Amino acid sequence: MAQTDSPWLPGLSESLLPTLVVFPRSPAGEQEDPVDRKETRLRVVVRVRPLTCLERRRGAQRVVHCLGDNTVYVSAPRWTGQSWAAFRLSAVFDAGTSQEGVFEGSGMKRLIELAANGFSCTAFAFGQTGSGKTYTLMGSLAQSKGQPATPYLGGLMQRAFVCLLEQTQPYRPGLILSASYVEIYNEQVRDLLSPGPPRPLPVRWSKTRGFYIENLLMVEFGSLEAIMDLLQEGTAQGVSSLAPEGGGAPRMH
Ligand SMILES: Nc1ncnc2c1ncn2[C@@H]1O[C@H](COP(=O)(O)OP(=O)(O)OP(=O)(O)O)[C@@H](O)[C@H]1O
Repeated sequence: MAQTDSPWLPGLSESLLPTLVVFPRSPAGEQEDPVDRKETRLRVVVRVRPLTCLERRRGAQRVVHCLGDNTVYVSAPRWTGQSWAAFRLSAVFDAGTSQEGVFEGSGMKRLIELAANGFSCTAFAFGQTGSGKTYTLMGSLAQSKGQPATPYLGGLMQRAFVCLLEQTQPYRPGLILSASYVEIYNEQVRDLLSPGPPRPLPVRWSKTRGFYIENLLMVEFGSLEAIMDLLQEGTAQGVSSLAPEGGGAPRMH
């Protein structure tokens, strides 16, 4: 929502990023999370990014405010007829929050802990083009292809890898870690780690596996360097990063 008005919130000139959704699910599919039964299975957090230089030059005004109470206040949304609207979330990060702050406060550590204990977990970023999904997930990686990422700018993915490797260290080499990297673009699923140009793969369903992507390459890794290389490699293969801006349409990573 950087340069155009939001189709949902006309006039909104500061970005909202509902970032993380956490779905811990037991391997058996039925059990509750044994670690903390009071914990909700779904966390939705918003990160508000700072106005860009271009937005400032254009005289854009802040319309999204964070007061530290896990609520975002949107001023003067014309569609409500009120002077502001409030939205309560699991966590809210204002424009000054660091990458580390988002990692610490979003529940990602807990998610990794659950994943290391065998739960199926998901984290995804959703938001309009330019709202900060890539920055939040990958930090400086996407902005400096071919160069090492600045550690303090590292996004949730890099931080999650570090955390996962630390947590699983005592169980290796017996425990094997593997990764896949796919892109869903124009309703096609593409494997970003398979050699050659990414080709569409079919999504199937079976009673035993549920939904899965057929012939998806899984690559084993044992170190931070190895998984970072895979991330870099896959990101370079992605076509969505080369696509023109989506005219303000919401996207997901
Ligand atoms: N929290 C932040 N602090 C500073 N700059 C940010 C922040 N979030 C995003 N930006 C900057 O805003 C711009 C847009 O961010 P980004 O590319 O991550 O958006 P996006 O949601 O991934 O967009 P798209 O859907 O088009 O890929 C980038 O220049 C990025 O560096």
